[in-house]
Amino acid sequence: MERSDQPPDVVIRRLPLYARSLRYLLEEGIHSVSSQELGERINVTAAQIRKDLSYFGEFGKQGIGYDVEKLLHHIERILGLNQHWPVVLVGIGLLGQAIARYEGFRSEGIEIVALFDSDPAKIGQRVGDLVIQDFANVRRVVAEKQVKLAIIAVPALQAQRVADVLIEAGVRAILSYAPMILQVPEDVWVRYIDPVAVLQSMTYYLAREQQH
Ligand SMILES: NC(=O)c1ccc[n+]([C@@H]2O[C@H](COP(=O)([O-])OP(=O)(O)OC[C@H]3O[C@@H](n4cnc5c(N)ncnc54)[C@H](O)[C@@H]3O)[C@@H](O)[C@H]2O)c1
Repeated sequence: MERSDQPPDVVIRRLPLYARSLRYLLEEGIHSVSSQELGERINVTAAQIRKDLSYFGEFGKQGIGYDVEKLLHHIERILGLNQHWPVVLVGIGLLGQAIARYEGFRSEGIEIVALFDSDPAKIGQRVGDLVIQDFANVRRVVAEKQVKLAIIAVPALQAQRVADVLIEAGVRAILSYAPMILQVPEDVWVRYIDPVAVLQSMTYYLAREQQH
């Protein structure tokens, strides 16, 4: 979904990469960075960085560069990372288990607060700090915890059904690992992680090399 009164989605997608680079810079003890240096770290030009950031105001001074901490703080606020974002995870199979155990979300303001599956053999099992709940309870939990974000890791043919229930419950943004394009209302965001399609987009180049 893209709205005319908002910065382009490609810009929004780059902001988390800027934030991550700035965090790494701070960890390295670097407190000032030029758009050139920042750009090199994330493979975009200095001009692109300046243009991206110009959507959100004035950052940095000509010739001095950006104050890393201040810019990070601004970007975190723009991305809403100064808030806590509870997430539900649906489908606790091979992939879901790994996602549920991944520690990397929490440090970024995102916390998986509930796990759901429809398999009676899995319901009640513990994964890390959480117990797998029956997907039939998802509406209540989403409402109680005011959850707006969900991760889907169910088989492709179950994904639309699961998404429909989540959206009805109040979820507004879905990250789906299921290789299936979801139909969602205008005001719901969906992003996909599809390693097979990504690999196939590279086999194109490898196959062409072999033909030469
Ligand atoms: N495993 C991987 O490496 C990998 C990589 C990329 C994408 N994916 C995709 O991620 C998804 C999950 O893969 P997986 O390997 O973990 O599969 P899996 O079969 O191990 O797990 C799927 C889980 O979803 C649950 N489930 C099925 N229907 C459901 C429903 N209606 N409501 C709630 N839970 C339901 C199942 O009980 C199961 O626990 C698939 O769509 C797969 O194509 C997997």
